[in-house]
Amino acid sequence: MVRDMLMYKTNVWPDWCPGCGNYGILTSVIKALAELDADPSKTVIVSGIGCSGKIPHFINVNGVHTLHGRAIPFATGIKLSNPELTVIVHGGDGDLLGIGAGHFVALGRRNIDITVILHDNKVYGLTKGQASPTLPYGVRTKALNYPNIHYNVNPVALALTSGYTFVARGYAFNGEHLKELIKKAIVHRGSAFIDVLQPCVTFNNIYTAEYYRSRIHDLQKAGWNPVVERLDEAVEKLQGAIKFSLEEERIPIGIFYVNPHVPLFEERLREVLKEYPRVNPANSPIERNNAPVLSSDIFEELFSDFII
Ligand SMILES: Cc1ncc(C[n+]2csc(CCOP(=O)(O)OP(=O)(O)O)c2C)c(N)n1
Ligand code: SF4
Ligand SMILES: [Mg+2]
Repeated sequence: MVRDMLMYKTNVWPDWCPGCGNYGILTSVIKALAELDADPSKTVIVSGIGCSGKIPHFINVNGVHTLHGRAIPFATGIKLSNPELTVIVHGGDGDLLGIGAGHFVALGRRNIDITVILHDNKVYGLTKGQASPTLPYGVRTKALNYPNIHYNVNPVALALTSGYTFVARGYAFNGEHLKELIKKAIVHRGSAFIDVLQPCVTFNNIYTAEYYRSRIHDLQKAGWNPVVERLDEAVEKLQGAIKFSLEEERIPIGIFYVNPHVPLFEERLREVLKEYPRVNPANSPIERNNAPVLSSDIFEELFSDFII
């Protein structure tokens, strides 16, 4: 409990709408970090733009609130330049699967040790409720003039087929379950993805807490073992996970797929760049005026007025 409290920023108060699913996600992330005993100085939360993008402001670890759709490239740079850091990306469905979809796929293909948490509210919350890429065809939420004419992206199926080696789905108001998923995703070595079903009480009058309450069911309680224990069962496990991801009437939550056998991008990079990551780029001197200097010293010189 005390560790949970230390993870909350004390000078900023979350300003999402009362009842928003983002509060559930925030609480679960904070509890997961506290229970993992995460070192705040070695943990970074990277977000894009959206209601979801505000989350780094409310957690007492390093945070970067970046550009719409660009949280994953920022996170990739952070992780590769300092592999010691635990890096977590938060983004909305527009952020990660609309403008940022290419980066989302690229992270799965690379299998970099980063956790991605999708705030899946099926609308563009921050910009007043337009249809997001996860809103199904034909659904008319309250801000739309007519039913959605686009077909939707299935985030779990996309993550599975992009190569993410840990893929799960949680529900914002099932806090204990979501916290456990987040802990497992962070501990997993490789690109991890959690699709979090997140009610937006202001703009999404269809995918509400009531809607989810009667439909979600737990894959692990139903007996699904998502872990690829032996390499030769990877395809079979992936096929099973994809099949579950296509279920719509009853919505599966839990872990769909875990494959610990795929080498990390960092390991494959080391095969061609022999010094990496023995030489941690963020802590290695670079040259300035023919003399070695640390990038952190340059950063301090440039931004000392802004560092608090
Ligand atoms: C490059 C760019 N394009 C568009 C916008 C406008 N914009 C801000 S947030 C947003 C969508 C937010 O929806 P989502 O990513 O689902 O996040 P949510 O607010 O639902 O958490 C858009 C289109 C922007 N800020 N930057
Ligand atoms: S608009 Fe929706 S997603 Fe944004 S804070 Fe309000 S309830 Fe949450
Ligand atoms: Mg959204």
